[in-house]
Amino acid sequence: MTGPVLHLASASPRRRELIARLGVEPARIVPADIDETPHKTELPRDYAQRMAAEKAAAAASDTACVLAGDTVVAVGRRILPKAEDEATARKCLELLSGRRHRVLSAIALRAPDGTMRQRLSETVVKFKVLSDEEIRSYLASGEWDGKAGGYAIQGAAEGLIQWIQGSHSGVVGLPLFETRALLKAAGFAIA
Ligand SMILES: Cc1cn([C@H]2C[C@H](O)[C@@H](COP(=O)(O)OP(=O)(O)OP(=O)(O)O)O2)c(=O)[nH]c1=O
Repeated sequence: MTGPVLHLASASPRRRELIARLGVEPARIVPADIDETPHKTELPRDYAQRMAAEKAAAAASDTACVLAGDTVVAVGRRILPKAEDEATARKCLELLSGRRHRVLSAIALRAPDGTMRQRLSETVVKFKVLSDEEIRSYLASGEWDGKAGGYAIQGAAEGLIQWIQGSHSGVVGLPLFETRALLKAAGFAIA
């Protein structure tokens, strides 16, 4: 008997590396191109869950389960952007300096019959107070590019983070505890 087939609806190399740690190999990588504009007054957790579900739906398959994720950095009800330029990354870092924020990491698994299973991971991250020099040198690294909130915990930013409470893999983009549970519930063979 053959088990279910997995497609990963993501262009993120981090999500590919993280899923590999569960010993599950996606048969296909199918990046989903969706409109990522938050709705007016949409809460960060609702936005993350909607994005993950829309990515999974956009990559729907009649024969495979489709896994998608979405990672959002939030300060209170405010959703921080994915930093695509240095000015945006700087604004994010200035805002995150010395305070705690939340990282919402949503995953969605769409079965071939259209059933959608979802999970949400929430992590609190505390940055040290960042000096101008620390911000300058972090921006020069370019590591922030394409990252929600303008930082990457898996890189040099971890040296600026005092503590986290929650899921490290969730902050990087795919919460492995929740992902394993979803895949197991969908019949994937995971030890
Ligand atoms: C906070 C944080 C985010 N990120 C990344 C994870 C996500 O890739 C990205 C947030 O954008 P996402 O929209 O979640 O994902 P993506 O556009 O990179 O990939 P895809 O939609 O195709 O799956 O920020 C880190 O790598 N490290 C971090 O510390």
